[in-house]
Amino acid sequence: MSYAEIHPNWETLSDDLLDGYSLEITAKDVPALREAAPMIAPQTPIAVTFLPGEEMSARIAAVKAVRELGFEPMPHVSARRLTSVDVFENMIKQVTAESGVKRLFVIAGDPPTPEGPFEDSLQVIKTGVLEQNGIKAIGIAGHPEGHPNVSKEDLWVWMENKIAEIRQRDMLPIIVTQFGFSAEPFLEWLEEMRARGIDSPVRIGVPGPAGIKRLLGFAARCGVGASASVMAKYGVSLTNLIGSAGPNKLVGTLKDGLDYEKHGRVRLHFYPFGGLSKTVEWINEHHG
Ligand SMILES: NC(=O)C1=CN([C@@H]2O[C@H](COP(=O)(O)OP(=O)(O)OC[C@H]3O[C@@H](n4cnc5c(N)ncnc54)[C@H](O)[C@@H]3O)[C@@H](O)[C@H]2O)C=CC1
Ligand SMILES: Nc1nc(=O)c2c([nH]1)NC[C@@H]1CN(c3ccc(C(=O)N[C@@H](CCC(=O)O)C(=O)O)cc3)CN21
Repeated sequence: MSYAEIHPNWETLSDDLLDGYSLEITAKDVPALREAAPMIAPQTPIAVTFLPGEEMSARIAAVKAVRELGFEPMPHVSARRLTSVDVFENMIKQVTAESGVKRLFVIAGDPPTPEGPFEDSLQVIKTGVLEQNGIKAIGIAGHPEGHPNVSKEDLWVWMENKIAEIRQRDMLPIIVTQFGFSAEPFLEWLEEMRARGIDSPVRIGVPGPAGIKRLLGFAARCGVGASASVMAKYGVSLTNLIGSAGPNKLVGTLKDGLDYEKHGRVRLHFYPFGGLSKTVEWINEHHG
C-alpha cells in the first residue's frame, strides 16, 4: 500500500496548495454535506468528528453519508472518550463493513480523565483492531503550537512512536494538524519535523471562513493562539468582532513559504466550524 493508492495527489508535487484538500464535518453536518456535495471534488477525504453529545449511531450514519455521496470517509476516534473496548471494536467493524472505511484519525481527546480503557492514541493503535479490519491509513494529530498538557519534546517522541507503531502494523501514517491562524508556526514546525527525519505527509489545519466571534470561541476552546497580532495578520481586528473572516492571508503566506525540499509533502485540511458550504465556496474560488 502506498500513499498514491489512498490519495493520488500525495506523490505528485502540485503548485496548487488547495489541490487534494480534505474537510471535516460533525455528525450534525450531514444535511449541510448533502447540500454542498455538488461543489466538492469526488473522493475528497472528509473527516467525521468524535465529539461529546453525539450519538455513536449518528457518527456512523455520517460516515455512511460521506461514502454514499462519493467522498472518502475518515472517521475520528477519540481515545479518551471511548467508554469500552467493545464500543471501539463495534464502531470499527461497522464503519469498515458498511462504508468501506480505509482511513481513521486517532486522537487522545480533551477529557482530562479517560472515560474508559484508553488514555492515549497509541493504546488504540496497539489494539490491532484497525489493521485487522482493513484500515490502511491512520491520521494522527500534529500540534504546531504545542499542547497545554504535553511538552514540545514529548510531543515529538509521541509522534515518532505512533508513526513507528502504525508502520509496523503495515498502515500508513498521515499527520493532520490542529488549526491555526498564523503561517509561521506551521512552517517552523514542519521544518523541525523534517529535520528530525519524520517524512510522513502532513495536512495543515486551516479554518474555513466563519464569523469572527465563532473563530475566537473555537480558538479559546481548543487552545489555539489568537492574539491581537496573530489575528491582525490573519485579517481580523480584535476591536471589531462583527463580521466574518476567511483564511485568505494564511493560505497565501503558506503558499509563499512552503518549499517541498524543506517541508515535504503538505496539503490542507479545512475546519469549516459549521460553515461547510461557505468553506467549499471559498476553496473553489481560490483553487487555481
Ligand atoms: N479534535 C481535534 O481535532 C484535535 C484535538 N487536539 C487535542 O490534542 C490532544 C492530544 O492528542 P494526541 O496528540 O492524539 O495525544 P496522544 O494520544 O498521542 O497522547 C500524547 C500524550 O498526551 C497525553 N494527553 C493527551 N491528551 C490529554 C489530555 N486531554 N489531558 C492530559 N493528557 C493528555 C497522553 O496521555 C499522552 O501522554 C487531545 O487531547 C486533543 O484534545 C489536537 C488537535 C486536533
Ligand atoms: N483540543 C481540541 N478539541 C476539539 O474538540 C477540537 C480541536 N481541538 N480542534 C478542532 C476540532 C473541530 N471541532 C469542532 C467542534 C464542534 C463543531 C461544531 O460545529 N459544533 C456545532 C454544534 C455544537 C453543538 O450543538 O454541540 C456548533 O454549532 O458549534 C465543529 C468542530 C472540535 N475540535
